[in-house]
Parts: sequence; structure tokens; C-alpha cells
Amino acid sequence: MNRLTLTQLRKLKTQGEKITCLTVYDASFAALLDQAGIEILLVGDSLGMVIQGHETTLPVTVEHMIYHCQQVYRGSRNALLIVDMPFMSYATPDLALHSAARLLQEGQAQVVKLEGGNWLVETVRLLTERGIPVCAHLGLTPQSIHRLGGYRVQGRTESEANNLRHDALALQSAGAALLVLECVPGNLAAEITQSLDIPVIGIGAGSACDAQVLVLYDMLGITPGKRPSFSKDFLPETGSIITAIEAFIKAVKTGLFPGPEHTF
Ligand SMILES: Nc1nc(=O)c2c([nH]1)NC[C@@H]1CN(c3ccc(C(=O)N[C@@H](CCC(=O)O)C(=O)O)cc3)CN21
Ligand SMILES: CC(C)C(=O)C(=O)O
Ligand SMILES: [Mg+2]
Repeated sequence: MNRLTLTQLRKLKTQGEKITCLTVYDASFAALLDQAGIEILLVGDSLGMVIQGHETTLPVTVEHMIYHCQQVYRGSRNALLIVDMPFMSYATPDLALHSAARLLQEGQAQVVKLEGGNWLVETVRLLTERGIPVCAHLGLTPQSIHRLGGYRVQGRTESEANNLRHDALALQSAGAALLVLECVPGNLAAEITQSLDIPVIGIGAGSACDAQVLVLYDMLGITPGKRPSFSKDFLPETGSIITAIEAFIKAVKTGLFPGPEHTF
């Protein structure tokens, strides 16, 4: 196994080197991203929307995630492989352990990602103790879309911001190895990133995060309908898929992406 490790990622955070991550769902794109030098591949449950054509991520199952994770695993060699745990597959700690074990054993993922705050602390501790690294996910958590009422920025009020600060520290203490912050104000994301030892991956969370992730189809401009305002289509200024991916890597590494126009 020649893949990037969590230890190497933490070192990049310490050194202040920006980390790149893209979502990916199949072997051909995985090979392209891997060869371009993307550090983290995320098999996101956004596949429910961009691959399957649903309006939300809720219909996605563990079987779907395993199927796509296997493809991405086979297409790549160097990147760290993270897989999303789909809606309801981690509703209790026991269920989470069972689902996560399948995603590592059958899907060959290295890390599982779960959406949620304080309620997930016990689950994160259980998985971590059993040898399954966890990436936490706070802010806009799309699996809670019907409770949230829309895909909108989170953490704008002081009480929401405080909850996010506390949840981030609690999840790190429980053993989370990484944290995704989605759609939160840039200054809050900067503060949380500084307060944690683990690498923070931002999407719509400003440029101060240790890493940046985008949905692959958004950065290639092939998402049907409206693309989120924090994302950027890199294809028009580059002209080919591979140069668009290289431009994304360069823009993240040099701190040029995300710019103020991509930040709340
Ligand atoms: N194609 C795609 N890109 C994504 O980034 C993405 C998915 N799908 N599916 C899963 C979630 C859902 N996400 C989304 C989807 C839409 C917005 C969006 O349209 N937000 C508006 C309003 C923000 C506000 O002002 O509160 C925006 O303009 O960005 C944000 C996140 C992020 N993830
Ligand atoms: C947008 C990223 C963070 C994600 O969770 C997904 O693609 O499902
Ligand atoms: Mg997801």
C-alpha cells in the first residue's frame, strides 16, 4: 500500500501546506486525479445527486457507496481514500460500526466520513477505538436537508457558531482524524481550523482551512442546474479536464482558491 496516510496529512497541516481534495465516483476520473497529485479522493454521497439524479443525498445506500468506492480504489494508487457513510447507516453506534466495517472491507476505503455534531461523539470514539479512522463533517450537513430547510450557510448566529466550535473540539477529542466544514462563514472556519490539531477540509468555508474540497462535476462545469456559489468551474480558463484539475491544485496550493467571491 502506497497511499498517503493520515500522519502525512497532519504533517502537511503543521507545515502550512494546503491540501487538495476532490469528490470522485469512478475509476477513470480517479486515475486522472490521482496522477495529477490530488492528496485526498472523497467518494461523496453527492453521487446521489450528480450520478443518480436525485434532489438530495438521502436515497443513497451503503451498497451504492461500496460499489463506487471499489471503482475509485481500483483507479487510484497514491491518494488517501475517504468514503461518505450514507444517510441512516450510522444512526446508532452499532449500526455505524457495521456499516463502516463494510466500507473498509468491501469498499477498501481508508477513512469514513459522518455528518453531525455532539450526538456523534460516542460513535466516533467507538469506530476510532476499533481501528476505523473517522472524518467528521459539520456546518451544512446535506443529509439533514429536511431539518435545515435548504442548502444554506450555517453558523451565522453567535449561538450556532458556538455550537460549531464546541462540536469540532468534542469530535477531535473523541478521535476524529479529519473534519469537513461545509458552508460556514470564512472567519469562523479560520478560527476552528486554528483551534484544532487535525486537518480541516473546507467547502464554502474560506481559504484558511487546511484543505479544500469541491464536487468534481462542479469544478468541471457539468453539474446539471445551478452550481453552488462557493464552487468554481475551472474548465473555461483551461480547456481540458486534466488542465482544469491541475489549475484547481495550483489555485489551492497558492491560496488563490477559494477567493472572496467564493467565501461567505
Ligand atoms: N453538485 C453538488 N455540489 C455540492 O457542493 C454538493 C452537492 N452537489 N450535493 C451535496 C451537497 C449539497 N451542497 C450544496 C448545494 C447547494 C448549495 C447552494 O446552492 N447554496 C447557495 C445558497 C447559500 C446561502 O446563501 O445560504 C449558494 O449560493 O451557494 C450549497 C451546498 C453541497 N454538496
Ligand atoms: C461535498 C462533500 C464534502 C461531500 O460530502 C459529498 O460530496 O458528498
Ligand atoms: Mg457527502
